Amino acid sequence: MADHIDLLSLPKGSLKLIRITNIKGMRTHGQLRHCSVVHGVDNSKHAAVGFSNSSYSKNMQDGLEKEKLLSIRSELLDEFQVIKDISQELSSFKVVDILQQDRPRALGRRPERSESRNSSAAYDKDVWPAPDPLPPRSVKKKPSIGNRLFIPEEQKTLPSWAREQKDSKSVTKKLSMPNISAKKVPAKPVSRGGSPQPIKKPIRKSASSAMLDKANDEKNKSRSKLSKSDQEEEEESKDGRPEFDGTGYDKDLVEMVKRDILNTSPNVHWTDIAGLREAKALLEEAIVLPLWMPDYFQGIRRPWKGVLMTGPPGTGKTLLAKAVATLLFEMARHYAPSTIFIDEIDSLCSTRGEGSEHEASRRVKSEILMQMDGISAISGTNDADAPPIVMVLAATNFPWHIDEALRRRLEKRIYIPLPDAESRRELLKLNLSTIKIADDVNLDELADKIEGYSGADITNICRDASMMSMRKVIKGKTAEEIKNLPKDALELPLLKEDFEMAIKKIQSSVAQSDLKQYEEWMKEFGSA
Ligand SMILES: Nc1ncnc2c1ncn2[C@@H]1O[C@H](COP(=O)(O)OP(=O)(O)OP(=O)(O)O)[C@@H](O)[C@H]1O
Repeated sequence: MADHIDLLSLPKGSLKLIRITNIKGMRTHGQLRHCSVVHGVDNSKHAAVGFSNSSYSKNMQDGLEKEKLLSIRSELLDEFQVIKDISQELSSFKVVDILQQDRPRALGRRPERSESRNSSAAYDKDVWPAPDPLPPRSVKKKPSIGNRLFIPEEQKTLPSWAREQKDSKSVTKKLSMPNISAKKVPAKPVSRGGSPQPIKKPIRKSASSAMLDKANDEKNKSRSKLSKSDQEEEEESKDGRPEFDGTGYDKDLVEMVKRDILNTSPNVHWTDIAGLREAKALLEEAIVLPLWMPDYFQGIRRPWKGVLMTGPPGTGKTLLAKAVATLLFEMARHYAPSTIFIDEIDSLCSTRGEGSEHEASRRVKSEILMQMDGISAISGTNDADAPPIVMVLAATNFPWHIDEALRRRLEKRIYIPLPDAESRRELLKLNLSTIKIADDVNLDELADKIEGYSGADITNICRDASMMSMRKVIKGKTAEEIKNLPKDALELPLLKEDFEMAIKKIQSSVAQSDLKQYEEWMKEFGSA
């Protein structure tokens, strides 16, 4: 077995956001020793998550035995290759559908909500999009679709949220911010700092990078057994993204991590998020502006290494991360920042050295700390002021459980509060945008009544209230009668009493005492 596997090696442009969630879940996998996010040292940005299951091969002293094992492994690899080919052939049957799904984007426009809602894969901002299937080996590169994302030339310098803010109707209007729309896409790969970064000095490799290289060597050796044409075909099938050869690794674990890599835009826009104006502005400043104005964000203005969002559950932290991801997806691929979203970071980062801390989680945490610090070395400057290449965006409901070392690196700490009166009203409007509402419903009044409710609670109330009229209509009817009901019969306007009933049923999920705890933590550690 290799010491360290290049689990997901993603060249520049293919990775925008990795979401690692419930790291605790990984603890069940005995093989997990190490998890890292690594940037390529060849100036083509790579992000990789690696796992080590090295103890067996490392400890093997007998050379003959080792050789035997390697030869068995190589046979297995060959056999696996055959199986992989067959399965990829099979997966090609699905490709037509996927391309059709992406057609609006391929045509250079965002799918209309109604369009995606009506499609079989209905739009749901609560659901992370499914990962891209592996491209079939036999399908040639499709430059217009590229990474399932086509950005027309005029949009390359202008993310859609900026266009939406400027003029919600016209998507072609240019942003009036100086320096931004005029910015040329650099020909060379850029760091998060923006300017092309030739590697000038020998790179200090982390232990994980060295292990990664070793594993790649192993993989290359076994690959050399493939015929030249096979290899060429394999190169073509990459579609800009090296495929991961999962041979010999825990299948569930590989699948789990693959599932959380986001290769398509989550399609959540700032306008889908009610309120949280301050948080949106801070995230723009921390993540997006440094990419647009790299020359400005230098030295003391260098971008933050990490941003932590904290606040009660259901207040929109994950939604904000999705909006950031959507934004990054819509930017020119050349900028290709690697943003790692770590949800529930507290589950990974309880205070270091605690007796209860699991070895796997300790290593993951150490690697993250190291990567956040080691970035300047990778960019070749060894300068503490150098901008980070990997940006960590994290969220937690329990900021007080976060390790001090990590907290320090998550330099920007944003509080995501319960919605205020205006945001609650905005949330009601957003949730009920497609529902008929009776004249007696006063949204301001309603917004006052749901003070103390989180965004998720309010969404639940709207969901429940919107089904009240249907419940009344179907009451006492047989299944057959229900199925034959005309559509109009169900579309009765929502009444004030429907809301009142829903509010009575659904309690606020956040306790006042919890809010106090957040306030105190922000007073002590907040930085926004
Ligand atoms: N500000 C908001 N605007 C629009 N919808 C919101 C907002 N806040 C919460 N919601 C609704 O609540 C759901 C849950 O929000 P989200 O998952 O982003 O919260 P969270 O803070 O990450 O919660 P948790 O800490 O429990 O993971 C969203 O999918 C959305 O339906």
